[in-house]
Amino acid sequence: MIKEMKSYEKIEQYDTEITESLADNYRIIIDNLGEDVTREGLEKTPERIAKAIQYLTHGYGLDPLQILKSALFTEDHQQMIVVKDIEVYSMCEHHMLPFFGKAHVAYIPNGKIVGLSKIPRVVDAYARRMQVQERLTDQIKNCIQEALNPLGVAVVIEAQHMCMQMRGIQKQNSVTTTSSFTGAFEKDKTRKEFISLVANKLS
Ligand SMILES: Nc1nc2c(ncn2[C@@H]2O[C@H](COP(=O)(O)OP(=O)(O)OP(=O)(O)O)[C@@H](O)[C@H]2O)c(=O)[nH]1
Ligand SMILES: [Zn+2]
Repeated sequence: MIKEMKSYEKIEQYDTEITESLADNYRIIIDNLGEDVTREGLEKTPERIAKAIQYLTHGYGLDPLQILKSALFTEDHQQMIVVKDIEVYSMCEHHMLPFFGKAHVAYIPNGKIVGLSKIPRVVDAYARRMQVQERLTDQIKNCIQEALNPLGVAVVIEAQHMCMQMRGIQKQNSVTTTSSFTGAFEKDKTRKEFISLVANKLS
């Protein structure tokens, strides 16, 4: 876990004890793989991986609800707000291999709007953990619903899973699409409007 993660700006502060413990474990893993962990190129690799893996899972130290609540503004606007093409980098919890792609998020406010940057921040806070794409999609939706109590929330994620590309079934071009909707987006017309707004990104 990364030290002092109360603020989501402090992702570079690594806990020394945890970094050393992770590095010790990676040294064993590299050795088990048949490599010489003392050779020049690998000497610092366990520490590098230890930091990288903490970065890739830094979402555990973030509070997504708080991220949204930190930038709520009162507004009458009641039209659909869409933030699309948000890069997603996550790791499948089954193989700890990356899955990555785009998230498209929309909501219809009900008295409160949120600072736009907070939406990708929430996507990141949930993505930077060990995940399945379905849960990631639901968590983003639920968080926005809880923080803003909007008329509706829509989340679509399209992603490629390295565990299906580099290994296993080895399907290089498969893309998985997941979606989750609340409120107004459960109505056909609203959902179609959202889909048409992000459609050029959906295959
Ligand atoms: N539903 C879902 N499945 C995922 C996700 N990421 C990885 N998986 C799947 O998790 C499953 C784990 O299945 P297992 O049969 O236990 O693992 P495995 O033997 O490595 O499976 P293969 O990948 O088919 O070789 C695989 O089918 C993966 O494709 C995800 O985000 N959502
Ligand atoms: Zn996997």
